[in-house]
Amino acid sequence: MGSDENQAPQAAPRDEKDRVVIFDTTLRDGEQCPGATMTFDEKLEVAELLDEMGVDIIEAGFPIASQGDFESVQEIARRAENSVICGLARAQMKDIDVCAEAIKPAKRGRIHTFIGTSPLHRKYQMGIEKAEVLERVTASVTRARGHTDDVEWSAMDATRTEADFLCACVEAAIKAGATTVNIPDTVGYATPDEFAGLIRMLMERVPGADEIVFSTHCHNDLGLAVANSLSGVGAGARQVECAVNGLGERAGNAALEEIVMAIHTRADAMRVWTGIDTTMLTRASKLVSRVTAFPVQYNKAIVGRNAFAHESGIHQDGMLKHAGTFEIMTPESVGLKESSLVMGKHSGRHAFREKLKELGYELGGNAFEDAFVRFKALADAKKHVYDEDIEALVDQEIASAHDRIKVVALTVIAGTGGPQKATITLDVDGKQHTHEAVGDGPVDATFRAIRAWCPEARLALYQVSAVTEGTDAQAEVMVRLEADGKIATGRGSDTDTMVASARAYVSALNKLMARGARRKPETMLAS
Ligand SMILES: CC(=O)SCCNC(=O)CCNC(=O)[C@H](O)C(C)(C)COP(=O)(O)OP(=O)(O)OC[C@H]1O[C@@H](n2cnc3c(N)ncnc32)[C@H](O)[C@@H]1OP(=O)(O)O
Ligand SMILES: CC(C)C(=O)C(=O)O
Ligand SMILES: [Mg+2]
Repeated sequence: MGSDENQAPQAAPRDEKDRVVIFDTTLRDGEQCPGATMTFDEKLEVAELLDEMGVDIIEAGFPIASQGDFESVQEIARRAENSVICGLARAQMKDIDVCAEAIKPAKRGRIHTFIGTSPLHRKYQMGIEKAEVLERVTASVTRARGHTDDVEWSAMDATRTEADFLCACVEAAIKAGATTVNIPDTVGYATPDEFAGLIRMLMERVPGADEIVFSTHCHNDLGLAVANSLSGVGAGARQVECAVNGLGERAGNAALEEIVMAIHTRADAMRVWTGIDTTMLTRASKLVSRVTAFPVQYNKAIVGRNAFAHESGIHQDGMLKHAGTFEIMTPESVGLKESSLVMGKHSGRHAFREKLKELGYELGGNAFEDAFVRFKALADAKKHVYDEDIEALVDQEIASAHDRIKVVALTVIAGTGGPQKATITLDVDGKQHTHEAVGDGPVDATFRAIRAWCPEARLALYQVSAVTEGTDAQAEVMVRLEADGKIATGRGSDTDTMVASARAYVSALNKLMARGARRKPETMLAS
């Protein structure tokens, strides 16, 4: 398990026998999940990207399903530059012939035909006995081979099929000319050890097994799709069927990006490789998410927005010192520009200082500590701390560094009951003073409480805006005061609009005093 000190993958062995063929079924099984339907143009866009990305086989659709499916498979077949274009067909002659017609324009086309082999599927879905299943396997593969020499056969519900019967079906498919045999875990029932055992058993027992490629097609009902697929690869399967973002029936298929990056990142352990350009994975994920309108889970491996984001101080500190401390892949390797250090309640001083630097601030000793304390308080009160929040906070820190009056505490009683009342404690040159006032609304009450000992300033402007989004956004308040012919504008920010208002008012007062427009604070006290 020991890993190198950086995230660079071990040099992968590039022997053809160790190549894992990536079969993408986003446009077929992926589209089968409720709500994921894609338009003709969207399918072409996805297929183009998969083709460019190095996907070996694109399962473009199920041509018998509809005229639309037929046409999109045909157009994808026409346009594909590199990938083999595959269509799905039941064990029915018409399905196979229509599929053959759809993939005809492809440089390289594949027919993928399947039939249910398990007792449940034989009895309830098709109402046929084992012998008839075997006959249909032979007939369908033979028919498909009449159209192309690239034929894949799948045993639907293979993992719940009797071992002997599954061997007989696989043997019949190989004898009829199947070049790839797919072993689907159609209902996501297998465990990794079981699945590996199944592949191994088929490879050992079925005559001709060494002539064909075994494939996995694992569903994610128990969250094991990727683990089962990789277990299959460990046992000798050399094709993995998967879908971008893990799209697919019910809980989905194995996620393409996870399969590819597991193989890429742990080439040292798995000793296999794929031909995928991993730097296109993020683009593919975003595209599929956009066209299906299926959001990607934030903490989804590889392509989730948190996959390369760090909020906690210890991790951020590690990342700043060496990215290998908390990342096993580089963001660039999946097509992201960089990792992100997200500022939040778990962040520490190292990351905060780095963020300030990035925003163009250089705060020394106490100012830095004060800003950090205020940042932590803000992060405790607020879900997302944006750069603008930090800027507002630091600007205020800098602006108030030499202030003689500071807001220490504020309590406001507001609501429909009235009258609104504010109690404010101010620190004036190191001495604390508390005043209380009622007003026409909470802001008026707050300003009156402040004015209780400095009545001359005239309020020329009061303006509130939100620094960022959400109900927990910081309010930024601007207050303009006029006294003795001088004008000063103060700003205050806080998640509490009243506190921001008091800070803005006091900030304007401080500026007026600094300009000599006011008497000294101690002489201003009303009592
Ligand atoms: C595990 C999988 O992902 S399998 C693929 C699932 N994908 C889809 O079904 C999407 C596209 N499907 C469709 O558009 C339609 O189901 C069609 C066009 C294929 C068939 O439509 P219909 O003829 O109206 O049949 P319907 O879907 O209601 O029932 C399926 C029929 O296919 C049969 N069938 C199912 N799988 C197979 C198979 N592999 N080989 C042969 N017959 C099969 C069923 O037994 C049933 O036959 P019956 O009508 O004799 O009872
Ligand atoms: C058609 C087959 C391969 C399938 O999608 C499944 O069994 O899940
Ligand atoms: Mg499936």
